[in-house]
Amino acid sequence: MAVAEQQTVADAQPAAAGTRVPTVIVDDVHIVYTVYGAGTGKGSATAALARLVTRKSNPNIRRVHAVKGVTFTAYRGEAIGIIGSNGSGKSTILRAIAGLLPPESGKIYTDGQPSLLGVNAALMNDLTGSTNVVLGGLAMGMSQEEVRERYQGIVDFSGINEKGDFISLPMRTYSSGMAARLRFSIAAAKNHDVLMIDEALATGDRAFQKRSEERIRELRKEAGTVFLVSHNNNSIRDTCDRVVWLEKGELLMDGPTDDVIKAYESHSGK
Ligand SMILES: Nc1ncnc2c1ncn2[C@@H]1O[C@H](COP(=O)(O)OP(=O)(O)OP(=O)(O)O)[C@@H](O)[C@H]1O
Repeated sequence: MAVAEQQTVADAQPAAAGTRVPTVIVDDVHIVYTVYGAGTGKGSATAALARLVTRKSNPNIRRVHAVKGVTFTAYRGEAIGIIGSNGSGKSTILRAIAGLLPPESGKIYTDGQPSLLGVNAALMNDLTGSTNVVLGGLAMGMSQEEVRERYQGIVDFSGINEKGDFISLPMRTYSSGMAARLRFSIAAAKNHDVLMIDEALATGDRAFQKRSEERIRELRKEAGTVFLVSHNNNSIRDTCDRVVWLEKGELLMDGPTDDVIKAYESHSGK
């Protein structure tokens, strides 16, 4: 794979006074996964030697071209939904913007450190929810003082303690929805330059979804940019003003939420 092309937006576009401020520029990005052990052939030494002699590639290595030439620019204050059918490359593009996957070709410029919800706040299953709140906060760059101040707010937001004192139990005792809610609450406690949320809203119950949608709106007001990957078109409608539609790794449409979702729904027969 090529070396990561993660650069700052200022490298690409110097900000002019009074213009919209770009936070993420994705420029003709291709992302390829290399999958080892994909074939059924045996990996014997003679087979490897035969491949060297005949110059054939290893049949056990497959390449998956997950994102194909995607280009868009996100601006400060925008909430952008990313939609598309299963396997269309939505999570892959977010992971690349977060700097976790190097593009095969093309460039990604970002303003500040983008945070991918659920990855940046990787929580430890054997530790209590409470310890995870503290460690997660520190890991996101909060001071001990800030963590102390925001601790109760994070626990209340997550709703983990609504049915008893679960925050003092190890996270492995949580349902997947509870764990996702805690991850979201920790990540959302900080103001992010660029916050990326992958399906987080689909996990919580209705009350939690409402709270998270409210928090996403606040984060936008605080001048960040929010990306939301979701299969729930209502969540996207409630939260985003712009939508990028990916299909088979390609960008099919990029525009106002209503226009893109309407086209997507008639395409997928919903
Ligand atoms: N770690 C991986 N190794 C190899 N291929 C992968 C890997 N992760 C994803 N892919 C492939 O890349 C393509 C895009 O996957 P991705 O997870 O980005 O899609 P998605 O749009 O987020 O899908 P979904 O809506 O199902 O979550 C798919 O073909 C998938 O099989």
